[in-house]
Amino acid sequence: MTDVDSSLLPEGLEDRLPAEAATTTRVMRSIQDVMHGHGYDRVLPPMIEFEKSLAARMAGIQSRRMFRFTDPSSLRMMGLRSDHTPQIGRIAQTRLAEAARPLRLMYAGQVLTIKSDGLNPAREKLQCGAELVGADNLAAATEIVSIAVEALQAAGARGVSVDFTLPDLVDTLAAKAFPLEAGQIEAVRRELDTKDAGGLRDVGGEAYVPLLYATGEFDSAIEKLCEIDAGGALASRIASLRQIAASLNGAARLTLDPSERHGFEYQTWFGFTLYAEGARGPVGRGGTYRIAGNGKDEAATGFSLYPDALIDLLSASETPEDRVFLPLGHNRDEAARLRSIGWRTVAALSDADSAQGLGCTHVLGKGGPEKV
Ligand SMILES: N[C@@H](Cc1c[nH]c[nH+]1)C(=O)O
Repeated sequence: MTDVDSSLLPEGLEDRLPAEAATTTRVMRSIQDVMHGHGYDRVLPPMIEFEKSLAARMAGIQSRRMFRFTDPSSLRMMGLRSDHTPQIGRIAQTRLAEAARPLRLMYAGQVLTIKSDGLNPAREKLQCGAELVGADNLAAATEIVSIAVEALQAAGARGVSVDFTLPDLVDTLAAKAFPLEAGQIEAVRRELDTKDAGGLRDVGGEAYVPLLYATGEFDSAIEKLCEIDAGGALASRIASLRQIAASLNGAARLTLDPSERHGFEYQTWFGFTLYAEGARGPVGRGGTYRIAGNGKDEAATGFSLYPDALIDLLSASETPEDRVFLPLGHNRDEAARLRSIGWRTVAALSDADSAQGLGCTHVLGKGGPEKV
């Protein structure tokens, strides 16, 4: 009797088979090479840690999206990471508290959430990124956005676009320019999320309606944002967005959606979402944020790439690598020499093995690899 359950994977979890896994290795390496080249040092946090430390350091993190369980050994509540950024914040504030600032750290690994996100059914995702701890100013934001774009392009992404947002926009405007009562803020956010002008007016957010129209292609959207007279509350943000956009110098297509909050749980004045042509859904996100410490808050800026959709796209068109079949009794020194110059070899284990049977493109002959 076959046990069906033992060969099924739970919803939202999947294996990557050799062709896709090879693309994954290449993509992850290209991304990390770019971050490494810009001076970011890799750290390797554990998959699981105390739930409190995953959720406490940054405002707005929803631990209900995390896999949580009681540690049978310590009886304390643990969580599986759903994002590396809070772990990097913990490392920066504890073991690397004395390290010079700005501190440049990078990471690469898997993250897990209980529920999939929107249209993407995956619950486990690859995540790799960089965090610049100690700065959340224009210079930091410029560096982070441009490295994120460069890393995606190095991995093979084409037609990269960056969608800018201002995650704390409603709080900023509600403080003075367009005052809202505490109870109204959430309603205004919700109507902005659904982009419902009528709904916004109904909840007393008339002043916020023009934000719905300051979206789309960057140059025209930022002009519309400029026209909103918020008593200067937006001036420095607008100026910064313009400078970040100019610094990208045509490397990516730029759009603006100033009230977009989806996926921005803890980011502050600046946020961005990354897309690549042909890849389903966003391939990355980033922005400025604050890491809460013991009386010592720190500013930070970073990005996380989610390369799975890019891997799906690229692995479909990747050409398989050549491999040389090594017949029984082959010259082992010659095989070692071939590997040292980049060939892949597949050695016969018995007479039954053949080049065709093992999917080899070449056979090692007298004079070297011969095409099959
Ligand atoms: N970790 C965030 C993106 C980010 C990194 N640093 C700042 N923001 C995310 O995955 O959505």
